[in-house]
Amino acid sequence: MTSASSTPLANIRNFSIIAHIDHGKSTLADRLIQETGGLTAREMSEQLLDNMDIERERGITIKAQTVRLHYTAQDGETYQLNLMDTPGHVDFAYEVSRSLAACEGALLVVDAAQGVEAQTLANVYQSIEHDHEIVPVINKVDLPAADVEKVRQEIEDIVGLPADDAVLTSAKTGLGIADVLEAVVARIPPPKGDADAPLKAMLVDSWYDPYLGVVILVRIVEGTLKKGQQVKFMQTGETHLIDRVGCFTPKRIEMTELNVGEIGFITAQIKEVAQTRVGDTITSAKNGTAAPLPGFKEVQPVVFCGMFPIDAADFEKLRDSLGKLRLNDASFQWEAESSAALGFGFRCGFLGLLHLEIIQERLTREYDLDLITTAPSVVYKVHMTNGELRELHNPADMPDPAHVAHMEEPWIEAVIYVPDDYLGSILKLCQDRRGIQKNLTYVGGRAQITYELPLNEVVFDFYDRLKSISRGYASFDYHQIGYREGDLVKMNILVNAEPVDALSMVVHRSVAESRGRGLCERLKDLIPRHLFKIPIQAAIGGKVIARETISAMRKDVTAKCYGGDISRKKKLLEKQKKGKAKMRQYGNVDIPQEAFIAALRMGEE
Ligand SMILES: Nc1nc2c(ncn2[C@@H]2O[C@H](COP(=O)(O)OP(=O)(O)OP(=O)(O)O)[C@@H](O)[C@H]2O)c(=O)[nH]1
Repeated sequence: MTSASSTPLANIRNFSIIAHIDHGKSTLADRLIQETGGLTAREMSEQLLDNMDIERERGITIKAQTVRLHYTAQDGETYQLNLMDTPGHVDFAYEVSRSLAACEGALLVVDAAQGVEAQTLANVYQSIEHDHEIVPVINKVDLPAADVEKVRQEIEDIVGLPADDAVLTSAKTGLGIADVLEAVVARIPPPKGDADAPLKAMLVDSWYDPYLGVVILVRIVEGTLKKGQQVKFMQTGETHLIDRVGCFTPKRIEMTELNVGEIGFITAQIKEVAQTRVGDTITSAKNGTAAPLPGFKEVQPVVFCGMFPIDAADFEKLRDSLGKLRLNDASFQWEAESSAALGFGFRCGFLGLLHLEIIQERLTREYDLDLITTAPSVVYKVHMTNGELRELHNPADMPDPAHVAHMEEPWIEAVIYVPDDYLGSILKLCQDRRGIQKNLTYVGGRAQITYELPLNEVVFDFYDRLKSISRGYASFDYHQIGYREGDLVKMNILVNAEPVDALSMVVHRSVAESRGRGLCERLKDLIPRHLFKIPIQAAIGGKVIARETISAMRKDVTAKCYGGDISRKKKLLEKQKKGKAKMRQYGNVDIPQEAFIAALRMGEE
């Protein structure tokens, strides 16, 4: 099937789907694939676009997947539709922006019973920024609670898009699916581009495939990309020989070339995803273009933490697992690290907290590793009194304060959309996190707030707090705005007078005491009682700023089984032993694995 490559520009449509979680994005995408004959009903039994367990469980899509559909419209013409799935979380904002840059339009799917939800707005605005033509789709009209007119009004008032000609669908029953396809063809503009210009293709995404090596998703902006062609990646400067060209329908179809305006994949015997940069421009090795596409950004990890195996024997396994994960995720970095108390492990860098949690969960779940993850930290700039400038990725490496002239921390600008009812609590949350309010406006019944915030106040649990305060209605988007000087200090946590390096952190002096107190209180609940009294202290240098005490207790799990049968007793002891394995000893105190991360969740302040 190579005919696809002959589609004229006017018959190509590139689009994505914007939807709030659960409004039916995946179901609709599946229907579009089914309707256009990409797959049989049986092959459809699994939802296709979200293909990782963790993604599905969390309801988020991390890696963009694109499918090509062939649709013969009512005008008798056959169209090539490229449907692009986009990741839906702030940690992956740059990837989203590149996916959007590869499209000319979007379907905005709104649940007919739920109406417009705040989180959708940020995505719609991004799409509008890319000059997209947006087609509103009101889905789930089969539900008894569906109120199409109300939702239509919301789309006009809140989103600000005309909704008279919104397409009404039930992705569940199949109602209106043909109308969606007609609307895509009629309302979303075809791509533009010069077929005769030198090749200019945008690297939209890449992933590792065990059979094909690294697979790269590209959008051809100008020219043609052919199998067998020698190409150059302009950011890395590397040249590669293209050995496969094709698209997904969602089955993998190989072709001989990708033409201007098209989205498809290429392979070029590339071994590691790290050799590819999202947003890079691919051109021909000879007589290529001189000007790369605008908008390229080097993705840098912003959150760092240590990961240590609970069982020291797992170190090599952890190294292997990290290596495997990195094959497919170049935005995540790691290097070996050792800690006095935790032994050998790795210092890892992530795009954000969600990214960290995903990697941590995959290591635990897919690679069966028990890990201790240390407090996440941002990168600080430390100006030494001797004029030297150091980058601090790990609070444990904090130099002696006597030699520090001053420190700088990264700041972000955050835009939050929130319904009026929750505005007060969200403002308080931002104030508590040292935020500086920049702007507050109203769009429909919702407030749009712009805040400048120190990143280190956001990395722990800001997003979780925001969601729980607003019952999921607040949405949050951010970008970094550079470094600013701050009065920062290293806070140590001592358990039974032993410093627990995994819990030491850099904090602003003004919040150190309340953070220290909160942490000690939570640790008190998280660390089981021992046979002796355990003091828990937070200290800056030699000065203790908070203290809690765990009282002594004798715990004998077999006490209940007196006279009982011996095998049951053995079983309990066995169980207790296993529980121990998940503890970490500090001096003579056992700290359970969960305590490390749980203690850092700040909770109510
Ligand atoms: N009644 C009804 N249910 C629908 C319709 N479309 C989707 N659903 C159901 O709504 C739920 C969410 O649909 P999904 O397609 O998974 O939603 P999504 O937006 O992809 O959600 P995420 O993948 O979590 O972002 C599923 O249980 C679907 O079966 C519809 O038209 N009518």
